[in-house]
Amino acid sequence: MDLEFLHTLDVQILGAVAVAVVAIVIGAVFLFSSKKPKGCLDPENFKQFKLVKRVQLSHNVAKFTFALPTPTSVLGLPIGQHISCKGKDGQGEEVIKPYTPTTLDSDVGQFELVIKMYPQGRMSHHFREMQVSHYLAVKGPKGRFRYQPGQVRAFGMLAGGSGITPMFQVARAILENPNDKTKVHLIYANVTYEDILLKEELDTLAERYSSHFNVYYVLNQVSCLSYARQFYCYLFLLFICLICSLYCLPFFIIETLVFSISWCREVLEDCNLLISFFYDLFPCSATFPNTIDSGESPCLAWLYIENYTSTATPPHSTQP
Ligand SMILES: Cc1cc2nc3c(=O)[nH]c(=O)nc-3n(C[C@H](O)[C@H](O)[C@H](O)COP(=O)(O)OP(=O)(O)OC[C@H]3O[C@@H](n4cnc5c(N)ncnc54)[C@H](O)[C@@H]3O)c2cc1C
Repeated sequence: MDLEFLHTLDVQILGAVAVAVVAIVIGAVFLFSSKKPKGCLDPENFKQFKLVKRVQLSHNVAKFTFALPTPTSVLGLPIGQHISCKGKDGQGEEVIKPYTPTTLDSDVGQFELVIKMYPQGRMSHHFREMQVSHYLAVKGPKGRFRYQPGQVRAFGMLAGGSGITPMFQVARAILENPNDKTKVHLIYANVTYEDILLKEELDTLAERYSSHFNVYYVLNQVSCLSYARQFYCYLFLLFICLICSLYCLPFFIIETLVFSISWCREVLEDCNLLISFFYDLFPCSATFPNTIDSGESPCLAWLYIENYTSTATPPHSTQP
């Protein structure tokens, strides 16, 4: 009787242990799968990250890709914050400058920096010298601003030159989050067309998320090359119209004009130069409702506006 009792007790204990083990395993698996991966940054100490790719985007801008410790590691930078990078200037003196990665934590295993390098810039010297397999010392996260989804109804962003990187980071985080309905209107100013950073990436976002994102490029200098392209496109336009008139096809002139303009639009990269041409002829922002007057003389302050959505609200009437 006693033996039978002990046997029953054993079975009960074993059953309880088995249930406990299964519960622990399930709990651990749940905890592991729901836990956010730990970031690779240290706010107090500089950590070294290996440069694995360097792509020259223009004469003074390059994209640097750094590897994280493992292919599944994340940088762990909150949206809206930046990192401090340490390097050596031309005189060999230590220099520390802030930079904003253009990648998010959804880009695992690596992070990217888009850097504009100035001829006399101290940290620019360090980046100019950096080659694949070199290491960069990075500390962070830094900054007081931290974006929370749904924090505001709409963002009005104003950026110039390399100041686009923090805006790009926040805009990307908003747009790539399907639960975030925040609208983003970005005015991005540069000196020349060639200075525009991340243009392809911004254009892709504007096309993909046209109901939530508008980008307006503002330039104040047109290069000779742009003028030449503009000139030849208008010669072509004139030629088409002339042919139509010669063949007494007034009915088709408008159609041809429309076709030529749309053809020119492609050639002139999304109509930038076309708008600026008209703007030059009729220097009045009222002619083009989606243009913004930079406040300078129309002859000197060239205005380039790209508007990707026909229904877009002009940025000055956007309510933040
Ligand atoms: C939050 C934040 C994020 C940023 N993110 C990015 C980013 O992602 N990408 C990026 O490219 N930049 C970014 N920047 C800018 C970056 O931090 C540096 O300011 C930039 O790279 C220039 O640093 P530098 O040391 O090379 O130039 P500096 O040595 O500071 O010089 C800057 C310019 O001033 C000129 N200059 C310097 N001293 C003098 C002088 N005595 N007289 C006349 N001219 C002088 C230089 O010729 C150069 O053109 C960011 C800045 C901030 C605040």
